[in-house]
Amino acid sequence: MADQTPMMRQYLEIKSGYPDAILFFRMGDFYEMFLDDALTASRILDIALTSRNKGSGDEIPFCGVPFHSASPYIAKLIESGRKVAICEQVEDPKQAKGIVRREVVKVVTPGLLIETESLSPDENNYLLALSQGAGTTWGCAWLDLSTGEFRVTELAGAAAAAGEAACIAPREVLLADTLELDDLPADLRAFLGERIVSRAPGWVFERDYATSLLCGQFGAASAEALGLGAMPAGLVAAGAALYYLRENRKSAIPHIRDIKVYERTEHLALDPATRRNLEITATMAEGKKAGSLLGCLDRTATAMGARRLKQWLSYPLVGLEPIRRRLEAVEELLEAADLREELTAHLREIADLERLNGRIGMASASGRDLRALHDSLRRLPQLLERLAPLQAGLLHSLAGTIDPLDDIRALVERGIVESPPFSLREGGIIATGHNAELDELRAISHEGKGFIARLEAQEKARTGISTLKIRYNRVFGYSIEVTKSNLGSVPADYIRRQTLANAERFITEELKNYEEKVLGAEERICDLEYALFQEIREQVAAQAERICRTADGLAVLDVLISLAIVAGERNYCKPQMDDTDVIDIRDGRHPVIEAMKLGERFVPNDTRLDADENQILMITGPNMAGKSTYMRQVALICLMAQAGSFVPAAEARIGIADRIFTRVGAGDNLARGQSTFMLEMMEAATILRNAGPRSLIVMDEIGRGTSTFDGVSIAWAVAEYIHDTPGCRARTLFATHYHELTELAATRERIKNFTVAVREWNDQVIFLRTIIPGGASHSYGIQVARLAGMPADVIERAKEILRNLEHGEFEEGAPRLAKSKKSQPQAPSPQFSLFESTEDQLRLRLKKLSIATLTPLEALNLLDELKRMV
Ligand SMILES: Nc1ncnc2c1ncn2[C@@H]1O[C@H](COP(=O)(O)OP(=O)(O)OP(=O)(O)O)[C@@H](O)[C@H]1O
Repeated sequence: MADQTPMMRQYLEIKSGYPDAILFFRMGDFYEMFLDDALTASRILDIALTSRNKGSGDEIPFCGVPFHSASPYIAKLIESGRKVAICEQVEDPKQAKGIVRREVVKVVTPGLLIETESLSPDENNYLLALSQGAGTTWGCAWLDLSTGEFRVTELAGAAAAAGEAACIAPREVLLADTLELDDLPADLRAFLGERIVSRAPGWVFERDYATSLLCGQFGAASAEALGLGAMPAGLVAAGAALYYLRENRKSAIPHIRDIKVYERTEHLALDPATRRNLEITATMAEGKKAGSLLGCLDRTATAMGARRLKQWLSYPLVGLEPIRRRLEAVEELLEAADLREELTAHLREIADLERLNGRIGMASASGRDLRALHDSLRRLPQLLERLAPLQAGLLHSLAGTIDPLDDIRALVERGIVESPPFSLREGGIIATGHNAELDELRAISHEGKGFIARLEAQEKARTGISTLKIRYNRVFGYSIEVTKSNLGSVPADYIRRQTLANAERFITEELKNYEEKVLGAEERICDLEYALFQEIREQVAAQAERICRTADGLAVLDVLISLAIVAGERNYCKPQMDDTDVIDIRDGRHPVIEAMKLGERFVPNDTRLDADENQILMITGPNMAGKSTYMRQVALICLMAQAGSFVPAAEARIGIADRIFTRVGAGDNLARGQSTFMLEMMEAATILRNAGPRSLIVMDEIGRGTSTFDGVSIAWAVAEYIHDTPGCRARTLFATHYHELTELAATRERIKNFTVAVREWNDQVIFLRTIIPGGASHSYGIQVARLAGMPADVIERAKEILRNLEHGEFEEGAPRLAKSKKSQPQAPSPQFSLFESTEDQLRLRLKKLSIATLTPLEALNLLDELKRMV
């Protein structure tokens, strides 16, 4: 490009430091974008694209946005996944020799936002830094700049790291530039493929660098002091996140006060498929909160509470005591309805203190923000008073966490006017009485205004010019304006200042004196107010930690109240939690479906799962009967209980689960290039590899994505494996349309058959929705097809074929199930023999046996199994 004006040279030099951001180049009252940035931004922002040096053959495309209304444009670019580097003029153009100096003062990136326009109140906005440690360890550090939350953990294996990352749902992911995406394990690649990925230099991910950065930020002496001594990969991930934050936002971050180190085992483990399948925080189809468990339970009054509830449901607990503490608090709030309402009324008036704290800390809070903080804090004394009599341990400790912050409230009350303007540079923010010098200047300025009116009247009288006016103009200052026709009456002491089309402007000695005094005062007022405001904001920022703790306490209180409200309205019960392997639910309901069934009754059902007799519930039953709903409801009840919520049941006893696994439906993932069946098998394999005796498994129609024989065989073997493998002996709900699987209950002592009751009436099927012991005899698939509006001819023909199949009679050209495996008539596949006589089964079992590899214990178990088979 030939345009090498000094300005363009400066632009290109600055731009070269920010190749992956759109550079907002400040020129006077505009931010200008050039070249490729201009092409991209004009398209995304839908603004006019023009060019410098038009028609010269050396055109430079450019576009611009006014600096005072740049925020929505920045937000739109961020929304589209771009970064925006803000480059300001860093010296006064009047003082500049040559071209004015410019510098990038911050880079706004999707993962590092404090700008309200780009944030959703109910959602955290995370930057996630991932680092590869020794072996297959991954460090995982995540940060919400807007609230100051900063967490770190380490995970064994890429699948676990991808699972955790998916749960965090970051807006932006940071990786070392030395990591090639193509070299990463498939799980991580799949996760990263859908994210905005940014890079930091490899040296940032070094232990020493990370240690010094983190210790500096948190005033700690060593990695050990931060709790990161044994988490080297976590340490460097956290260091990288902090590096990226400093590089881009380039501002102090006093509101990020500490880093919370956590272990994955502290929470109920939910793999990404399970989170999706159970629709915990978003629906599967649309990814929306409405219709999810979160949507159904969220009655919070503040944004802080809404975000916290999402965290509680995303990270349910496994510790008995902390769960009980939450449940006791919900119970007490449920019983104290009036008090709960009063507390809610206060909470509703409380602003998002976490994010206010962030903006205050990063010096981007306005006078209105400080006043919003003040108005919120005013609620706290009364709220604490209402909280005081409550007994539950958690509520009691909240009363200690929530600091009324009287000093901060008083500081803002004294310092900031009640409704300050949005701008910080034009005065009118600082309250009278806060600063003596300011009050004096204001008096001068105020007096001055009266003076102008008096002077105008005096001059009109003296000159006899009734149309004479005293005007103010930014460039020329004050003047006396006299129209051309009256120029003859102008006194000799008037000094000409400016000539207009039909008037002249004059100044007098008196007016000049006044101007010096007043204009000086006004300018000084604006500067002084800005300085005083910054002083107040800094004083508040110095208390970031206290504000943060208070916000934390309020968020928890809000969530507990929300849970109590829902529990009361929907008639939930307090689950009895223990460390046993028993899940015993009486009259359980599906929380979301029940809430959506307006007017229609949701049929409650019991569940008993344990390790001794009811380890696997084999659920058969017609299509549409409610099998999936039933199984999900059990999983959701356990999850809710472990998050600290009451549950939709008449009574529930929940032996805490360490993991919940679900394999449900045909969750399409064709976009990722995996076949439905392949995905189904991968999910099932993950479950079998990872489930343990404390886990809960939901298997819905495993094996249905392939041929009937393959499907039955797989389902059968999976059920056997879960039953027989001591390490994997998880409590399991197993729904299937393969009625053959009910035979397993005869040979496996901890498998119990259940079915969903239906009534047949006039060739129609009526769903009773009640789970009863026993197996189903058929699926009523054809009846359901009729309900779905399938043409009558098809239904009739299907019935005919079904009858034939059932009676083993075939007509020419119609399907013959058993003969589909014609190619191996001599050697019936094991799938056949499963349903033959016990002797055949015994023979097959023995035939498969490899005695050489059996341990004595396995041999004994096998003998026991064989005995039970006969
Ligand atoms: N206990 C219940 N009370 C009232 N309605 C219910 C109940 N359980 C399920 N339903 C309703 O029945 C419908 C079918 O339920 P679900 O999908 O669980 O059936 P299914 O047995 O898994 O079917 P399929 O085998 O065809 O997948 C759901 O839309 C749900 O609204």
